[in-house]
Amino acid sequence: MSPVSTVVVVMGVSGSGKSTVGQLLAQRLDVPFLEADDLHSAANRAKMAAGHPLDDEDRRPWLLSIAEWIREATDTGRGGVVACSALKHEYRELFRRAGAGTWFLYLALDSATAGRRVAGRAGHFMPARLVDSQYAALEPLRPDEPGLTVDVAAADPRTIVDRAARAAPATR
Ligand SMILES: Nc1ncnc2c1ncn2[C@@H]1O[C@H](COP(=O)(O)OP(=O)(O)OP(=O)(O)O)[C@@H](O)[C@H]1O
Ligand SMILES: O=C(O)[C@H](O)[C@@H](O)[C@H](O)[C@H](O)CO
Repeated sequence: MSPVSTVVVVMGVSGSGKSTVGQLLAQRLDVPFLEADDLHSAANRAKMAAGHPLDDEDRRPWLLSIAEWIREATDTGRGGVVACSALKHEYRELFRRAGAGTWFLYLALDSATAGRRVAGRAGHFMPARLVDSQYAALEPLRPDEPGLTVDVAAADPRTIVDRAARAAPATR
């Protein structure tokens, strides 16, 4: 039997650095990168842009499309890195069912810093006033889930990627 390939899901609230870190990590591991924000429906984007947080029902089809990407990356053995908030345990369980080798990199950050980062970022649909709702939904990575938690408040992206690349299982 061939070994299970790994998909790394870079998770955390808006502003925690998922896109920044995820892209660098995918380059480092030389695997495809998925920006999960690109799979949001127009309706979901419009809802967030109007200042309303997504609920479980809004997220459901989006999570299923991400799970499909994880399934294919796993089944073909190519591996990958996904930048996705994956705020709740049940969302992460869906991903693990899609890919047995799914591994989480949780970028832990305080709300004040996340709020400052989102407010300071131009050209993105996510308004800073939604950051509190991200923390309301957040269920941090649990010790019984496979992965690594990194406190990213004072760590630069390259240092975070170094730590993740050392800790992650081989992707392919
Ligand atoms: N470790 C870091 N230290 C300082 N600034 C960072 C760090 N990581 C990301 N940033 C900056 O914070 C902002 C948010 O980063 P990024 O867009 O990667 O977060 P995100 O989690 O993908 O957010 P969203 O979910 O809203 O797309 C960007 O301006 C980015 O340059
Ligand atoms: O589950 C969610 O509430 C969403 O995925 C958000 O996290 C946004 O997509 C993202 O943070 C904005 O870029």
